[in-house]
Amino acid sequence: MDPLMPPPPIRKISLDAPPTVVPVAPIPLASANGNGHHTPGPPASSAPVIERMRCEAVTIAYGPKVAVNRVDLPIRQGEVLAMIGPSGCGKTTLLRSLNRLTELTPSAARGGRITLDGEDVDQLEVTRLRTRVSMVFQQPNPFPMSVFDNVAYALREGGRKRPRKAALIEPVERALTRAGLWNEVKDNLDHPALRLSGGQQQRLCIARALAAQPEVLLMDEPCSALDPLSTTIIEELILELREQIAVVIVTHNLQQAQRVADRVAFMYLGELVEYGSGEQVFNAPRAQRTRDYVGGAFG
Ligand SMILES: Nc1ncnc2c1ncn2[C@@H]1O[C@H](COP(=O)(O)OP(=O)(O)OP(=O)(O)O)[C@@H](O)[C@H]1O
Repeated sequence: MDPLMPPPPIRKISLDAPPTVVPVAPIPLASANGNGHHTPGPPASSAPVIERMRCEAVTIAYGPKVAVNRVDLPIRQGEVLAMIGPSGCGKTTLLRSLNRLTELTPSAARGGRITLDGEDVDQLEVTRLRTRVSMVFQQPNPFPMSVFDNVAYALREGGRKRPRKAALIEPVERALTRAGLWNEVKDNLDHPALRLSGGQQQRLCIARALAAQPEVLLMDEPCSALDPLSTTIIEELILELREQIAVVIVTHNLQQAQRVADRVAFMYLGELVEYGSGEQVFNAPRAQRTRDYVGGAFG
């Protein structure tokens, strides 16, 4: 038995009856999302699809409360995976477990197995894991230091030797360029990061995450605090990034999921109810609960 698991049988705790999965006829997107507007899916990626991570029967509980219940899920490079579902269904908890951030919550216990390139993440050194599987949070969280040092921080911390500033200039520029921020900050690299706008701060946090060259980028509602223009810039960035790394995004915004996600995982009460291509989940959901959720029957 996994020593991390809480003693009572997981399935007996607090979850409602499992959702019924019924085949349904394809329904048009306009009625599926309930707003009458067709939102096209993301443009096709030309990158090969490679599985980087896998969740196998992942269960996470906070004390007796089961937040994630036996979830199996692949996470692939070349695709953007969006996790959707109503508030409290376990999206953030599952996302945070991928680089073991749930371990920072004392009451949290996890069972099941999560792998990164076939290796059990529990066997990896945790700092290295969090470099390889990097997280961007809902609220931009730049460090109280200059724009340059925010990005250089990841490079300094990642290596065994502290590189000289001259050696950092090129990788800092590359990361800021990838995050779509270079042109806006190149003349003010020594300015405090906290003086940037919210959208710029979020892109700086993405640049900081990218500087360490992660293999997987986790994004927890990365645009929820941002204006529409900043949101568009970050969505375009997500689509570019999927060519090189696996991207997982948690979002409440179904239109955003439709715009960026190649794959969608719909969660409800800790269960993974449905996983499929964005087109399938939004246009032809198999489960009644998915159909109700993407149709706007509950939120
Ligand atoms: N630190 C914690 N301690 C106890 N329970 C928690 C903790 N964090 C989350 N939970 C509970 O776990 C369940 C899943 O929460 P989680 O934040 O993962 O859901 P979510 O789908 O991301 O929700 P939201 O969309 O509102 O962010 C909820 O019932 C929540 O109350």
